[in-house]
Amino acid sequence: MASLWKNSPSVPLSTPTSSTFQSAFIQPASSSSTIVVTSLAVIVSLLVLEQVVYRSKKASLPGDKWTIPIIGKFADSRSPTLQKYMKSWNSGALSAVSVFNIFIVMASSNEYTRKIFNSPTYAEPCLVASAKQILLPENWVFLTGKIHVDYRRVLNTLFTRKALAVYLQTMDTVSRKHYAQWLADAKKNPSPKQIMMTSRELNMETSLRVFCGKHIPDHIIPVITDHYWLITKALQLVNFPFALPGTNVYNAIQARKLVMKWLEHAAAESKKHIAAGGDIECMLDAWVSELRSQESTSTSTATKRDFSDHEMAMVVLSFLFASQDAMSSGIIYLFQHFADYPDVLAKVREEQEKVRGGDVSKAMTLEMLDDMPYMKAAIKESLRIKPPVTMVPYKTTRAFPISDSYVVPANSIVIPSVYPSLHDPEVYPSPSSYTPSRWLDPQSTANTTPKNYLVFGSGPHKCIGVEYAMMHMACAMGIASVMMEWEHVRTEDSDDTEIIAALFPKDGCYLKVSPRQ
Ligand code: HEM
Repeated sequence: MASLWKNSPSVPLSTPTSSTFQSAFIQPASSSSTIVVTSLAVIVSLLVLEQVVYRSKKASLPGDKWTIPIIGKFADSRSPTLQKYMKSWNSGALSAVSVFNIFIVMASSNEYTRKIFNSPTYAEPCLVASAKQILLPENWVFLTGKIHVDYRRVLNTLFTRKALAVYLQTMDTVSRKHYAQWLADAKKNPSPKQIMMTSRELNMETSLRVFCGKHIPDHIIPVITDHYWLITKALQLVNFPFALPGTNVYNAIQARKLVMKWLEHAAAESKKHIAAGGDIECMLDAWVSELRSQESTSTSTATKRDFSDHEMAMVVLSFLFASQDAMSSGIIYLFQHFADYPDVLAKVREEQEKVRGGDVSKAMTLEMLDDMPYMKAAIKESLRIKPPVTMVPYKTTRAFPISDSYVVPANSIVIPSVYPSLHDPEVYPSPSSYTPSRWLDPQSTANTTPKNYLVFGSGPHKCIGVEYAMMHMACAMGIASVMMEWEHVRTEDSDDTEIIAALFPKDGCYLKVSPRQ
């Protein structure tokens, strides 16, 4: 070692000592060390301030005493799992965490969860941080108060029974087409396949056809489906905060531009179609037709409201955004549950055969759906056990006195979590068991305690598509049950979950499908 030092390249051991040298080099060195010391002092003060602010906001709530400087729990939120969230839920009815200096309060109890959903004067939905960049800030989903209520009133007309009957025909056609493809693929290669992507494709084509009908060309459906996956990937609770090229949010914004172009095209085509006396074949047609009938009947200019192609496209985009991941999650878990509980699938089939009068090719109607109490119970229970949307981020618009002892500071994120309410053993005995029959007894605690069933949220922003969603799942699963047999090939991850905007089985759900005789 010593020889190494001896043989090292010659380094001047003595330094020049002339006064010229000192004034030229030593003085600036001392002023630069002052800058370094000052900068360090500022940084340390900011870091201390960060901790002080975090602790004062957190007050008595459970949660880490200190937050990791600057990024907080960013690393944890990059790969969210139910297990990680359960840790927070189990720590208390309210618990605190900080990510990139955003202060977040998680609510786990039914009382606080419902309080957040139903306190529009204190908190409003903010979806995920990236949502405004992706959905556009002027999108109706970001409205609040009376303007939001008025806008929703218009959109409610898109979910009337008459409109749902039109959508149901499309759902039936698209589901049959996709299952026929699943069966054809299985014939070529009978090995088990993940249905994560194939279910998403089924769901996306259904949504696009129901919303836009033939106003989107066939070859564009897979293009939008592929691009929409980029949007889904940017819907994590926490994302890298800047939309730099290559980030998820940047990719999602580019994808949205393409999707919006086609949705605006569809709105324009629908207006032409209805003006030419065409039939109502999709949601856009129903909407345009409703607007035209208001135009001719309403005398008050206040109730007349025109919607540009861009506004209509944004509404459809919001519906895709709100439905695609949640519906895919709902359908995938139904396939998994039906396969894992053959007695349930047997009862579903018995009911299907009854309502179809033995004719499996019979298209689904609303009257048939009304006659399927067991299917509804099976869907409700599947959504309860694996709620697609486990939590809905809200933002406090002012200090929110959520409990007697704690006030959530203004501009914090408050997250109502629906999972604990849906697994409350007082309301749902043996909460982890898949028991559709609990919904068939009107006196069961499940039925007498509706405040716990928060799958679709609660309050002014409660899901506008509840009926639509239930109808789509009943149609898709009804047809699957009469067209196909499927076997769930379990893996060690089948019961684990992964959150990709919504809740999914971690292994993507491997199924082996075959035609039903
Ligand atoms: C299984 C399927 C679905 C689930 C689990 C689900 C769940 C939810 C939840 C939890 C919320 C937030 C509610 C709140 O803040 O109180 C929501 C909002 C919403 N959902 Fe759904 N949803 C589903 C399907 C759909 C479908 C099919 C559509 C449209 C066709 C849709 C459209 C919306 C819209 C537009 C909102 C925002 C409403 C507003 O802010 O006024 N959802 N949904």
